[in-house]
Amino acid sequence: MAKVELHNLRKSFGSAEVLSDINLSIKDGEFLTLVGPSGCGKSTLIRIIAGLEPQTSGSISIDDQSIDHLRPHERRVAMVFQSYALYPHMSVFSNIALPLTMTALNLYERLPLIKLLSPRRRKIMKQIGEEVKAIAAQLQIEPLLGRKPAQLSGGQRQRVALGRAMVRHPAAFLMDEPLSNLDAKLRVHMRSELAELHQRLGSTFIYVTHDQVEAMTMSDRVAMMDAGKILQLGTPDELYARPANIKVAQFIGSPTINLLPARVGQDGQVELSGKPLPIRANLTEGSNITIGIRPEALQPEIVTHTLPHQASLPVHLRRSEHLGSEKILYFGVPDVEDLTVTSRVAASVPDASLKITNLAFDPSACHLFDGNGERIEVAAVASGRQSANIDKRFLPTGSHVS
Ligand SMILES: Nc1ncnc2c1ncn2[C@@H]1O[C@H](COP(=O)(O)OP(=O)(O)OP(=O)(O)O)[C@@H](O)[C@H]1O
Repeated sequence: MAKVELHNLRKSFGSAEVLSDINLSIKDGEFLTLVGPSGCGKSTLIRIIAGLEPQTSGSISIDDQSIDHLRPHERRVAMVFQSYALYPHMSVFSNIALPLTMTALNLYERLPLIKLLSPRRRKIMKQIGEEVKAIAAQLQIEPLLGRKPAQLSGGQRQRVALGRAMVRHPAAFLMDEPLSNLDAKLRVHMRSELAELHQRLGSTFIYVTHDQVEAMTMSDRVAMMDAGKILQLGTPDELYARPANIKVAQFIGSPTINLLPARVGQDGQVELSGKPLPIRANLTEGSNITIGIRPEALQPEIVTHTLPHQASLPVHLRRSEHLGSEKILYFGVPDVEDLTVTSRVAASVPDASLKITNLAFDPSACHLFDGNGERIEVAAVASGRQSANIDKRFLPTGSHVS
C-alpha cells in the first residue's frame, strides 16, 4: 500500500508541453482514475509515475519518499499495459514468474544447463512456483499455467498481465487502459473483477482510461484531464452532480448533458429563449451563459405534475431509442437551430403518449456555466417554489434526480 504524490509535474516533448503543473495526492489504498479525451496526457502521466518516461520538472513521492532517482523496477509500482506486454515464447507460468526470477536468480542461475544443477536455484524456483500458483488461483487461471499467450483469450491474457503485476506485491498498481482490447461484454465483467481485486488487495490503484463509464463505476476518485491539465478531481458523484466546467459536464454522463444557450437578464434573472426562468446568476445583465441539464432531469410533462415554479422548455420529438429498460428521447427546440436535447425515461412510458410539446425541469437541477465555460453557482431560486414533482415510476433506473 502506498500514498503517491505528484508535485508540480511538467512534461514537454520538444517545444510541446503535454503536461502542465500537475499536482495530485493519491491516498493509500485508493482507486484513482485518470480520465480524459485522447491525447490529454493520461498515458504520459502514468508512464512518468512508472519511471518509463522522465518528467521535465517536478517530483513524485511514494509514502513521502522521492522516487525521482529510482529506476522503474526500484519504484515499488507495477504497470499493466493495454497491450498486455506478455512474452509470446514463454508459458503463462514463466510470464507471471518473470519479475521474481529476474530479481531472485543471478545471471549464472538463469543459464539453461545450470537450471538442472544448482540446488539454490531449485529451492528458489520452488518458492516462486508456490507464489505463482497462489496468484493464479486468485485470478482463476491455474489450469492455463502451461499454455503460451497465443493460446489464450483476450480476457485470459489480461488476467496473466495482472498476475505478473501482482506477483511483485507492489505498493501501487498502475494500469494504462487495461480493458480497452476486450469486447464490450468482457469489459463489463472485468470492470467488476478489477474493483473486487482492488478491495481484496487493498493496494493503491492508478488507472488510466478514456471511458467515463469505467472511471465512474470503479473509482474512489476521478481526475478528469484535458490538454495536459487536471480539470477536476473528485468522487464520481461530485463530478456528475457538480461539474467544475462544461468540459467535465460533457465528458461525464451518458447520454451527454444537454447544453442550452441562455443569457442573464435584469437582476441576474436567467433567461432561456427570451423567457425568464426562476433562477438567478450573479452576473451582469446581458452576459451569455450556458445552462446544463442532465437528460434525466429534463422530463416530458406527461411524466411530471406541472407545478407553479417548474420550468418548461417547448420541444418537438425527433426520435426515440429503446434500450430495453429505458428510452432515450431526442427533441428539437424551436428557434434554436441544430440543437438536440435528450431525455431519459423509463421504458414503461407508452409510445402513444410521446407526442410531447414540453419538457419540464426543476430549475435547481440546472448547472450554469459562464462565457468561459466555468461553473457558476445558481445565486437564487424563486422563493416559495416547490420542487418539481416528478413521477418516479417513469424515471430510468440510476437517474440522479432527487
Ligand atoms: N514520445 C513522444 N514524443 C512526442 N510526443 C508525444 C510522445 N508521447 C506522447 N506524445 C504526445 O503527448 C500528448 C499526450 O499523449 P498521451 O499518450 O499521454 O495521451 P493520452 O491521453 O494517453 O491519449 P490516448 O487516450 O489516445 O492514449 C499527445 O499529444 C501525444 O502526441
